[in-house]
Amino acid sequence: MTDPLPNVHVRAEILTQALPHMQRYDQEIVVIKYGGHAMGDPAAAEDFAEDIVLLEQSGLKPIVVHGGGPQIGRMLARLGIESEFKGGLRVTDEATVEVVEMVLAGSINKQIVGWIAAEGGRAIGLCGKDGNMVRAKRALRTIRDPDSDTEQEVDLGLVGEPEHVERGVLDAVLKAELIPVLAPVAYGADGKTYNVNADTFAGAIAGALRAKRLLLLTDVPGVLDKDKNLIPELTVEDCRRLIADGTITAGMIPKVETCIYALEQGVEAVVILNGKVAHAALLELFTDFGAGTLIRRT
Ligand SMILES: Nc1ncnc2c1ncn2[C@@H]1O[C@H](COP(=O)(O)OP(=O)(O)O)[C@@H](O)[C@H]1O
Ligand SMILES: CC(=O)N[C@@H](CCC(=O)OP(=O)(O)O)C(=O)O
Repeated sequence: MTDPLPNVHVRAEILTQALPHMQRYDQEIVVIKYGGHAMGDPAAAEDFAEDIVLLEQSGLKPIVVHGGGPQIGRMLARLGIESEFKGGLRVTDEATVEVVEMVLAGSINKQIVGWIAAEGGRAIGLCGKDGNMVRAKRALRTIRDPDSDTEQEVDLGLVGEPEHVERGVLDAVLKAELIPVLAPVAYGADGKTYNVNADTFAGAIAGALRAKRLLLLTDVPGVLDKDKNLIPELTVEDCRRLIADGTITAGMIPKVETCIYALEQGVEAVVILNGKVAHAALLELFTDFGAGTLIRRT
């Protein structure tokens, strides 16, 4: 596996690089999705929070959407609740969604708000239910069965697909100069709580707000080919081919599908990159060291 980012760990050095580019994003919305795997590294988490505060102070409007798949998995295991994934999505029953909400909208959401506070920022933690921000419907998925080689419909239970984003609550938060930190839990018109994949949630937010950039921070350098080498750029068509031929699997599927959706909604550029690299978001937005996989329409 190759990671082309140079070993830049000195914050002053990054800031010197960044300063001339800061005007580029003045008042622009940038949605940054912070994955549960990337979050597992405490030093990188501190750098992440520092980046978010710096981005906000430089005049940009960051919106954080976080995941927490591994953390949910650990809590389910402690409670003796079994869990399985289909096509990168967690099959979610009533008992599971209770734990999902507790871990995502409870502990992880408040942890990130706390990290931002420790770096001198002011964040507000919300989930998709707050202010009726994200309404979801039951996600329908078909998955190819390798035995019969046919598409089969799968029941994922309380897995949600965003069907409406109410941007008013986010506009109010941004106007108050607070940094929104969002947990991917949504409400349904049926009164149920839905577990939304965090990438999908981030894409829905970025699309509804016509964000300038969507960054998906994960634990790999970007989309990798079959030999585990980084693919620096992909078109929507390339992505569909790599899913079909099995190069892109598991959690990378909802990630790439999110990128395609966000681009279709008018987001200018979408990047999948390694959130474990120190100051990954800052490097990507403000310097020429940006790495990862850039996905573009054509
Ligand atoms: N082609 C691919 N390139 C990179 N990662 C891939 C690919 N196919 C599958 N993956 C898997 O997707 C994972 C990232 O998705 P996920 O585990 O859901 O991360 P996150 O918690 O950041 O959302 C990688 O760690 C890797 O195991
Ligand atoms: C439906 C579905 O799969 N929801 C995810 C939500 C968390 C998530 O997406 O976290 P990461 O970004 O860390 O993977 C889950 O239950 O794990």
